[in-house]
Amino acid sequence: MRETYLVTGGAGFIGSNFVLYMLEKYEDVRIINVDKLTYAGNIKNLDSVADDERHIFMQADICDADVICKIFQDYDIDYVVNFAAESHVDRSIRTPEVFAQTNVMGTVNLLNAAKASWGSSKRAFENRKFLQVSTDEVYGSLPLDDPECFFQESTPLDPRSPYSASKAAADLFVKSYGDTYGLPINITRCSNNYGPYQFPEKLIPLIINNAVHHRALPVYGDGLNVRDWLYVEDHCRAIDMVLRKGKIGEIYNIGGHNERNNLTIVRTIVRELETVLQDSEINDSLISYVEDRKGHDRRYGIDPKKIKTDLGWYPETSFEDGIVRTIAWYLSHEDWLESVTSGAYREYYSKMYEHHE
Ligand SMILES: Cc1cn([C@H]2C[C@H](O)[C@@H](COP(=O)(O)OP(=O)(O)O[C@H]3O[C@H](C)C(=O)[C@H](O)[C@H]3O)O2)c(=O)[nH]c1=O
Repeated sequence: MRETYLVTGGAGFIGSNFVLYMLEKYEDVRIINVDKLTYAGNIKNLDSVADDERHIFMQADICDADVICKIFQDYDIDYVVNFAAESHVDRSIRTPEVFAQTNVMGTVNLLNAAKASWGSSKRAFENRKFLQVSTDEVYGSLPLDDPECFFQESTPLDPRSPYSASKAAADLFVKSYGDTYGLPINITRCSNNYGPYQFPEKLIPLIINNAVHHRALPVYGDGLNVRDWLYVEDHCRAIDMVLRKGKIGEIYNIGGHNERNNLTIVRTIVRELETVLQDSEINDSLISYVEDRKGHDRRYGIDPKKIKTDLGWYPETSFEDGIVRTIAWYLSHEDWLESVTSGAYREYYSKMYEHHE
């Protein structure tokens, strides 16, 4: 029987990759894709499935209770996969309330709709699942001097930015709906994703975009902060596995032991672009050390043992391959990059970096 997914934030970076992945992998699925189309969501990401009758796109806010309830009335939803979120840490430092609204209240609204609709149906919670897509940032920050220390699912939550606080709060609401109402839930916590369709406010696409235009490459602080990089398709595969095989109520960390500091990332991109484009103006002299992010988490590192052992997931794309593929994608999608970096983007970034360029 055809499975119906409510995917929220499915025009954003990870969400759109997930929608494309699922439609490619499974013949017999139907995806109701709800996205508010904020600055970071882009309907162009879904061009290749625009005529696919298995994909139904709706522009809506997950905070809109009427719209979300109507979707549950109109479709017999089997799975909710909640990607919709404000996700940029720097923006959360400027406007925390936007993050509380979408990430916390939006999630609570979805939980209420799922609880009410599923709870009043004949099949109730059977063969249904609410999957909350979360982040390793809820665990806080690891020290640089203990590289063998990793986040595990049991690591206490210690969010340190308004963004991670909003995601941790949402996670706790999801958990509470499992504990209190018996809602079948999973929470996944991923490390830093990269790949096609990522909005160029995040480190990797921002550096690619700036470098091809010979603009300064802003590195926060000393550039030695460490992130654990995960190719987005590996993340999508992990979510699919958790939906199918994840034990109800469990949390799964998704990361690939792929840690790099920010300077290494920037230099790797510079080398690759310099080679591919044969452009000597793209070099390390573009690197510009800028004021550090407030409360900048020093290191994220995930122990992916649980999802590997219990579900058999492992990342298939090495960072070396993934970054080359990602750079090639951005170079061959100049129109996409141009369309998302015009207008409001230019205004936001010229303000942010005006004293550095
Ligand atoms: C944009 C930018 C970033 N950085 C530094 C700051 C971080 O240490 C690192 C990555 O920053 P970015 O903003 O791309 O990502 P994180 O702050 O690590 O958070 C990301 O990964 C987690 C898992 C999520 O859950 C977030 O949603 C996602 O945005 O590069 C710079 O040095 N310069 C820059 O211009």
